[in-house]
Amino acid sequence: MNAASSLPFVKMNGLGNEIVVVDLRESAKVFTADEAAAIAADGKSHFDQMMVLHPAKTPGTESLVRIYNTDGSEAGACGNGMRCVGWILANDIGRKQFKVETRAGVLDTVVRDQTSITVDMGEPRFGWQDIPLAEEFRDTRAIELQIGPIDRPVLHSPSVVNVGNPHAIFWVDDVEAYDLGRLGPMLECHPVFPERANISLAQVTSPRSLRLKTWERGAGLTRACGSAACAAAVSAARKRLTERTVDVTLPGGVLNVAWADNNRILMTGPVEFEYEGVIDLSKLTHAPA
Ligand SMILES: N[C@@H](CCC[C@H](N)C(=O)O)C(=O)O
Repeated sequence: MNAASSLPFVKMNGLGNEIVVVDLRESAKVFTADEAAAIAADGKSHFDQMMVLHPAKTPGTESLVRIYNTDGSEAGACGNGMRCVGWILANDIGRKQFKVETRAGVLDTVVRDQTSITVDMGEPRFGWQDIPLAEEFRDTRAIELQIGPIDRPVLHSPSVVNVGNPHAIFWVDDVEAYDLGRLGPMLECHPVFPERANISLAQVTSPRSLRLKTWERGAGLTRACGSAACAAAVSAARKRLTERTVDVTLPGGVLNVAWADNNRILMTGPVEFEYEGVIDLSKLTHAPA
C-alpha cells in the first residue's frame, strides 16, 4: 500500500450509529463526495457518518470537523459523531473539556468517561428560511405537510427545526406502528425541503421522555441520530409536550437532551470503540447510484 494513499481510520459507534473518524489534522487533504461515498461502500470502513478532523481554523478550537453521510453529502451536525470525536480528542490532547468547530459553529465538548460525553450542539433555529423550507410557514411547531389519503393522512403536521441540520418530527402514538424505511425516503426528498431533511417519528412517553426513530438524510435508517434527538427534544418542549430536559430512547439506546435556559442544546451519551483500519485511496471504487 502506498503511504500517500493510505489513511488510518477509527471505527466507533454512538448508540449503534456507525461512525468512522479520520484524523487529517496534519494534512491538507479534503475528501470529495465520491471518495466519501466509496469509503462508506467498503464493508470495513462502512459508516452512517464519517467525521474528518482537519487543522483548526478558529483560535481556541482543536479541529475543524467535516461530516459526511453515507451518500457522500456533507452535514452541518452529527451528535453521535461529535461524541466519538470528543472521545478521540480527549485521549489525544489529554484534556476533558475543549472546543471543536463544525459548519454549525464552535461546539463545547465535555468528556467524563466513555459512557458520558456532553456536546453543546448550539442553538436551535425555528425560522422557515433557516430550516430551510421552500415556502413561508409562520409557525414551525406544526407545518402543513402530510402523506397518505387527504382525509386520512398516515403522517401529518410535523414540527421542523434546524439544529445545525434540517429536521422534521412527526408526532405519533407508537413509533413502531409505521414503516419508516418506506416513508422516510419520500419525506426526506419532499419539495418543501430544498436541502432535504432528516425525518423522525417521535412518541411522548412522559413529561421527561421521548421515543424516537429516524430516517437520516443521506444515510437512511440508523440505530440512533443525536441531532434528531436534540431536534425532537426542543420541538417537544416548544409544543409544551415535555419539559426542557428529556431522555430520548432510540433503537440503539438512550440520550439525555437538555435545552438550557441560555437556548443551547446539551446532548449527553456514550460512545463505543470498535476497531482501527486503513483506507486505501488508490483502491476506492464507487459506482454512483
Ligand atoms: N447521525 C447524525 C446525523 C447526521 C447528519 C444527517 N444525516 C444530515 O445529513 O443532516 C447525528 O447523530 O446527529
